[in-house]
Amino acid sequence: MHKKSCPINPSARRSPWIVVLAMAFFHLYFNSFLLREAADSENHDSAEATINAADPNTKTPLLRNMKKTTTSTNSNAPSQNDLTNINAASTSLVEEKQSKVRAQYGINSTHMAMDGAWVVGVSKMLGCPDVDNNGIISDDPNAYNYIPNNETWNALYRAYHATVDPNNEFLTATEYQNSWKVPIEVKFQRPEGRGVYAKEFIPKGTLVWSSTSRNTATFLTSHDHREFIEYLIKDPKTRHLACDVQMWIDVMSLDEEGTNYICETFDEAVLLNTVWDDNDSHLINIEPQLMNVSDDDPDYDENDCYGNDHYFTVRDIQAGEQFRIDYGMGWDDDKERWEALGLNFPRG
Ligand SMILES: C[S@@+](CC[C@H](N)C(=O)[O-])C[C@H]1O[C@@H](n2cnc3c(N)ncnc32)[C@H](O)[C@@H]1O
Repeated sequence: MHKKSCPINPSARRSPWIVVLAMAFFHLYFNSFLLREAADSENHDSAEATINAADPNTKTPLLRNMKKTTTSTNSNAPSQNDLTNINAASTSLVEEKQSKVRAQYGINSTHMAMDGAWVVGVSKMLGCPDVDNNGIISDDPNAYNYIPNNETWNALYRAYHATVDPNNEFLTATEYQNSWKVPIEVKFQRPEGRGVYAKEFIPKGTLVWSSTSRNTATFLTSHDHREFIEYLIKDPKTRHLACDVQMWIDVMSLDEEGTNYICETFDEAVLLNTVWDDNDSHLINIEPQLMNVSDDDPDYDENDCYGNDHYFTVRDIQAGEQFRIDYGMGWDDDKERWEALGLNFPRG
């Protein structure tokens, strides 16, 4: 079922003084939000160092709480007020940025929504573990270390299905579908966090992952994506996933017009790590190849984020070796795409 939000109270149209009061209230609130944000960012480094020194577990309340979620009484769930305040504040913060991006790139997209500051607000509210400017996961022992499984796939699917307009749904698999063609294992190690490892020897040229089953969530608008995140954080059992999906999110230009969509893979492919040092490029061992998928193929959809992606080994892979892909060039291009969607570019 698609939920429509209603940012403007209809009664405001009938009573202009309510509008004036509302604007004054918003102005006050927004200014205080900006002040808090400025103070936050100034104090962030030193506060974080103090917290870590005092108690290494304090930094990620989210993941600590996550372990209690099955018995939790939902005391950490955001109130409707939290969400409304984040929505209100983020709207103004991002509006200005978006108008600049629109002007710079000549973008006139109705897909643009106010997600950037909202995502930052949500991450702070949830206490998501930090990823630094080089994309390195924080030293916190609890940061992004649980392994997604069938249950998490189902939870993400339910959130997607519940929030995205049925006409815009691309994730049509209704239960977990493993798109890996070879036996894999997911393990956690620093500094990359979770990664995907081969369980047995795989010769060069083997198809290892293919996503023809439309098991990638495609969001045509950042509004849909925001609803999806909001759905996850309202339930204490899935709240932690809101941090993960922000780490896994990808933005792609999928059609000739260059329309930007948000993509989230829900299976283990999302745990593929890269290398960032040219000296390590020999560690890249799988690469995507576009397959010749016919337009008539029921699994083919040009708007499906990874519908054409098939990963092959580019050399022999030994049992126990980690699969690595090249996250690719064009980080700056990616940044433009993110900003065109009103999203903050999260890495680097
Ligand atoms: C798509 S996720 C990959 C899965 C991730 N490791 C996890 O635990 O969820 C991308 C993130 O993985 C981490 N990462 C990937 N490759 C890395 C590398 N070579 N060194 C350090 N961190 C890496 C970065 O934090 C990056 O933002």
